[in-house]
Amino acid sequence: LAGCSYKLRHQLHPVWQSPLSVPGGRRQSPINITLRDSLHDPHLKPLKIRYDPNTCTQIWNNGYSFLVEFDDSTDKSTLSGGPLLNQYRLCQFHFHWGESNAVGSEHTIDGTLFPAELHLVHWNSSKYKSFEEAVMEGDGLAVVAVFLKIGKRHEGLQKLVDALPAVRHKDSVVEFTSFNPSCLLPTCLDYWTYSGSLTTPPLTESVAWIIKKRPVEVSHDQLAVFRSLLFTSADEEEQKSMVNNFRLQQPLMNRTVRSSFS
Ligand SMILES: CN(C)c1nnc([C@H](N)S(N)(=O)=O)s1
Ligand SMILES: [Zn+2]
Repeated sequence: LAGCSYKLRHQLHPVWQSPLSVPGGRRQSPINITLRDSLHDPHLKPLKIRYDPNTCTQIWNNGYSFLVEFDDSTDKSTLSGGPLLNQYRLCQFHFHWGESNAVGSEHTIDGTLFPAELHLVHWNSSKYKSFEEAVMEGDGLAVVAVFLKIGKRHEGLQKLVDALPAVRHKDSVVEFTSFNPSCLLPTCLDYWTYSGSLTTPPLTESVAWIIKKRPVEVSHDQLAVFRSLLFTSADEEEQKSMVNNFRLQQPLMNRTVRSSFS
């Protein structure tokens, strides 16, 4: 299993679903991004994203979302540039979504919610030897977030949607290969960035968040398949629909959100 989720698999537990606050947390996520308070930083570089579809290995339902995992034993799928000083290795991506199209995203833009949000999770392979080591460091992780909005069918997403029935229950895993998540990125290069945290336990303050300005379109029916997943495993009596798997927003505190665009 890709390191990035194996160890933490056993740390995730339902109590996070309460508005768990991290005592003394000063850079928690998610947040509302206000355009008027974000600052254009002309020194921000373009993001450099290079993903190798051959590193894609499997999809699993961890009882909170579904994760598409990547072989992160080499620097074949990487993120660098933007606000980052180092190279980061892709280890998994997942989504957050709502019970309806009115809610779902973790971040918001001037209070605007989106029906879902994609997170591509990377760890700093220039400085650390594994995800587990990096997740404890202030510069350990970089997560690229992309908002999803309802519109035309997303052809690249369909291969993923077709695989979801096989991981309907918590802890189910299926092989999933030859998928390039670059197809899920908007063409617009603009982004916001701020220093934050994981939005699920261990909630560590180790994430450089990079939020793409433009959403990508998916169809209503494609998103409906996300909602057919279950929080619960096959042997549990009550089957709970996997929806609203987003964290409550956190105070900005003493942070500035920078934009790559004016
Ligand atoms: C173990 N990994 C990679 C993660 N643990 N929590 C994650 C959160 N879902 S998020 N939203 O990426 O901070 S990602
Ligand atoms: Zn996430």
